[in-house]
Amino acid sequence: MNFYFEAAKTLDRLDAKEGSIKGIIATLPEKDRKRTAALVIETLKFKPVLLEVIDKSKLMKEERKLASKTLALVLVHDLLLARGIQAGDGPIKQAVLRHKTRLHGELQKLKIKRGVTSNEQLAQNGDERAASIPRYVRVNTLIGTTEDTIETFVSRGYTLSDPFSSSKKGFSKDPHVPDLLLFHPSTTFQDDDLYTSGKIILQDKASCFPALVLSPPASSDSVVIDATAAPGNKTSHLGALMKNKGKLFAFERDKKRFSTLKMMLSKAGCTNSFPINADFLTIDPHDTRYSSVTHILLDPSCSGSGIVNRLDYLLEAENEGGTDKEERLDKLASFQLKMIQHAMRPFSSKHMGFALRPVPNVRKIVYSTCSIHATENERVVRNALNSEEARVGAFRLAPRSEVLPTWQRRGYPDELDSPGTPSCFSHSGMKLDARFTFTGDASSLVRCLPGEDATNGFFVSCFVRDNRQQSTSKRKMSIEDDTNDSLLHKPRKKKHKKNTLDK
Ligand SMILES: C[S@@+](CC[C@H](N)C(=O)[O-])C[C@H]1O[C@@H](n2cnc3c(N)ncnc32)[C@H](O)[C@@H]1O
Repeated sequence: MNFYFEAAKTLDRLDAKEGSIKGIIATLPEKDRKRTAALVIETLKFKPVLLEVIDKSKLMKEERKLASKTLALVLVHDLLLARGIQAGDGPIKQAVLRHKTRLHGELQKLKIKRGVTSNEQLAQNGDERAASIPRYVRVNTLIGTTEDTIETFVSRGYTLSDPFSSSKKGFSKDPHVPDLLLFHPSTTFQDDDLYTSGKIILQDKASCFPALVLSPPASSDSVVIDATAAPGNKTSHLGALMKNKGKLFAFERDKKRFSTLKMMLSKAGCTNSFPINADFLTIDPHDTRYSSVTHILLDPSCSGSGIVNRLDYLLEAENEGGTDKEERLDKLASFQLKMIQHAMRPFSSKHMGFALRPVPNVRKIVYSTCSIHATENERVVRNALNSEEARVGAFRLAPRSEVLPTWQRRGYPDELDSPGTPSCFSHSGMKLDARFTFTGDASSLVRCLPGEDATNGFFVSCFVRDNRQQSTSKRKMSIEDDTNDSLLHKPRKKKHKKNTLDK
């Protein structure tokens, strides 16, 4: 019976929105994890049906021993839809069995009402768009080469063919992402030794874009931050692009996800990475450890609305609607904006009592989400471009030619330009002067649409420092007392006569 208690507890945690299905299942004790996961997922697939059957049969009213409805759900699932309740006789099992005939009867009535003949037809099915997403495999070049990996697959009976060939044994090279292979969507690699040894990484194509766009140099003086790293797929991709040279700081604020991050980076052989269990927003831009950071990857928590090939659709029936959803998106957007603003602050060292007015060393920031909502994408980018941090740091959007130029689906211009979203505030709360309001070109932005692009929904933007403006601000730069700097969290009096952006 313990196994049923564990499954019921897991369903309660999902109800309480403590995490995603995959995330919560990963925290279950290893013993029985697979079995519990299967029962939880199957119960969720049939949850609306099982709830209706339980209500109609009056099981909960007549059996007071069944204090928890989620426990009833998993037991009734096994009674009606599996091989029966797999537990020794006891009062709880007996309570359910007393209603066996009525429960079966209610299930039959429901099938007739819905015009279906098999139990399977009652299941909630996943998003159909998932079926058009190939199984993407990124070769981990920190451990092996793409050529060797292709040879291994060929020796196992796979054949290199056209992308999207319908053959289950066909595979191909991705035309946009180097070292990425595409297989038939039904292919699984969970137990494959290439996967368990870290030689291949199962990563959706779109999720490979951010590291590719950031492309930090593979040199010993490269210093890079992945601000929101767990589980670590993009971090190990960065490590691979850097050829394990230089330093790669990987921040993760969640303790459990941090453990996963460390495990994934070690499995991937990412030896230039330094995982840090901390909130990126608490990192002091003056901390000398980060003074020479030049590239930052920001892939913060988002609504995940672009992900169509995971199990969380099973929870959607209970998700919030209209206003709640908008409120949640607004909250996420304001957090995402804060993260970009923090990344734009100068990561440079200060010297005894005096500081050069800090100009960020950071040259490139990639911001990405797996959301399809403009609230978390173009509008966040627009607000970031209009922030005090972007103005002082002279950040602008990198042109299309530097951001996957051959990818056709770009950002939504109306959303990048549209007025009416919150006005621009600096991190210190000062409303910005309207003269600073400007936007970028939506063709600088990358979008991916599930069902259209053979990927999950995704968004990528890339901020770079404007060299022309950077040299202007360097000319103006003077030695100042460091208490006189707005970017050290103290609002300063506006004393500039003319802003460089006015030109
Ligand atoms: C979308 S996931 C990142 C996925 C990761 N980039 C990958 O590709 O494997 C966002 C992660 O950022 C973490 N996170 C959110 N806010 C953070 C913050 N302020 N500082 C550090 N980590 C944060 C979350 O706990 C979560 O693990």
